[in-house]
Amino acid sequence: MAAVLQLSQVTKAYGALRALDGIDISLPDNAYISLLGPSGSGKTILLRVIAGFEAPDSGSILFKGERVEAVPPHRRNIGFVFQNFALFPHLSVAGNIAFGLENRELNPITDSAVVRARVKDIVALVGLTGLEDRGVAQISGGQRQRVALARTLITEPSLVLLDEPLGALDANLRTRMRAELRAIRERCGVTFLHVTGSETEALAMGDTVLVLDRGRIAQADDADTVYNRPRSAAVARFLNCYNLFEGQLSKDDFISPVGRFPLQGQKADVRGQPAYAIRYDRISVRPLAAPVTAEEVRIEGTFIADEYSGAAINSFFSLDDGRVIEVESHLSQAAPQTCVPHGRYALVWKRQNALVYA
Ligand SMILES: Nc1ncnc2c1ncn2[C@@H]1O[C@H](COP(=O)(O)OP(=O)(O)OP(=O)(O)O)[C@@H](O)[C@H]1O
Repeated sequence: MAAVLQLSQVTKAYGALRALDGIDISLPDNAYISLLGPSGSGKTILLRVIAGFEAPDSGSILFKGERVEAVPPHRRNIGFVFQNFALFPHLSVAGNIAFGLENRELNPITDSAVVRARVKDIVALVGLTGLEDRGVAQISGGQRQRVALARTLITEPSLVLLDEPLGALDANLRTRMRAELRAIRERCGVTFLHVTGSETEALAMGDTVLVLDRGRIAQADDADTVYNRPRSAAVARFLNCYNLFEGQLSKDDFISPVGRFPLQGQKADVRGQPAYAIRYDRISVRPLAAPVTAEEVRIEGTFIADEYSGAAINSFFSLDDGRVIEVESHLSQAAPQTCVPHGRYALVWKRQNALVYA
């Protein structure tokens, strides 16, 4: 697949802080890419460097095969959708959308009939037909989000950068707009690079998920691989669905502060602090006396609380060293064990489901 954007060894420092520390990425044409990272990992700086609002200290940026480090933002043909939408409050929906086309640096369009026709098409594409003449204060948050997107898409960019585009919306609308954004992108065939601090959003939306950790790309894979095979303990931690234990590796076991976890072929070269990860939904809760098989790992915990989230229940248990571990039971699979407060339970998982890092 052709790459629309390629970054090689891009760095950006502020004093001693290496905000971008040797970024290598290649974004395919016609794809939805999520960029996930914790606060301060460099997501916004990376978008700003790609858009041209900040210059990198070193490294190269190729956009459609051409070096663009010296090209100013308005000549890059890269769209940018800001979290707060940055709409013009005195203009209508159509006026905001037309603005991008009439005022773009490359080939501005001044023929009002052409502008009207293009606005009509793009309004239909983002699902705003009928609202063209409304003021942007008279539409909902989700509709404002679409206006911001339409204003960018009408300029026919080859890449659209979206900085936390759903961050200003309430939780229900955010979930609905995920599907909308994906559908709009598919209709226009442009690559979207969507920055988010939410792992669920990144995994739900991206064909590819880039994970940023302290200015470096920690993983670049499809969502399924990131979710099932995070490449490092740091990535597993950001995903917010793995329990992590630090400890030591012996030949056949991971020695954690709460006991030995027998391994099943997992090997890791010991270079750093070893870590053991088990996904929340890979753990089952059983009565203390329930039997375990040779393939299973068992620890004990004291039940603290449950949290219902529609399709699943997340249960929290404290272990003997004081840490809390989380268990997720999907309600579609089986009725979960009902736990009594302060009760002791066995927490069991299959050896093969654990991931080991070092
Ligand atoms: N102009 C600046 N001067 C100095 N340091 C900066 C500047 N801009 C950003 N930084 C630092 O660079 C690092 C990366 O910032 P960035 O805004 O890209 O993080 P982020 O991943 O977008 O975080 P968040 O999710 O909180 O928005 C942070 O430590 C930030 O404090």
